[in-house]
Amino acid sequence: MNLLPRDGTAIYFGRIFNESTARNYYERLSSTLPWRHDEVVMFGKRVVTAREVAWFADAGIPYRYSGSVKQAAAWTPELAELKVRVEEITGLSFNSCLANLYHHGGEGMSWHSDDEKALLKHAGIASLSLGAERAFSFRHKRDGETVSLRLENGGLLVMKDETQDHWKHALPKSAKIKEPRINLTFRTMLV
Ligand SMILES: O=C(O)CCC(=O)C(=O)O
Ligand SMILES: [Fe+2]
Repeated sequence: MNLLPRDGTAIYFGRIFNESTARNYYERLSSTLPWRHDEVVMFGKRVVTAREVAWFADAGIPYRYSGSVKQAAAWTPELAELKVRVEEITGLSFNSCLANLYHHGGEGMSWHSDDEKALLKHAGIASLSLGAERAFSFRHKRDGETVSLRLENGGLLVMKDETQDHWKHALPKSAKIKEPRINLTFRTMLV
């Protein structure tokens, strides 16, 4: 069922893992991925984000993002396993993944579209959540209409078609949330 009323497709598959499996993946990813603080350019200034990230891609794909080329790491066993599971469930295929680690609810992601030139236009992006349950919102670029949902521990969301053209999305901050969360966004980069 499409969560968006028009101009795109967002499907929430609900939880694809039970509590203990999701927790186990969270633990393994948090201790094995090469996490580091991201650097973004905002108003011409370099800003180091509180959230930590790690990039993965098939061999030979350079990941350009926020004006710089980032070195992608090779898939770890857990990530490769999760990629296959997500591909089976969604019927999509991916060649890269951005992993985000939010240490608590004080960290989030502001309004943006995943419309980088290096991404295959209108391909699906699959977002798997592990750890703390968080709110997630879409906002229409023209009229500001908002659609919100909860991303559960083990929850899988897919955004596809013209979603990135017409909608922004955000992970709002929430001071009440003390637990960490890992989000994996599987993507298709142009090769
Ligand atoms: O953490 C999330 O659920 C959102 C991540 C996101 O939008 C992104 O990495 O582009
Ligand atoms: Fe995004």
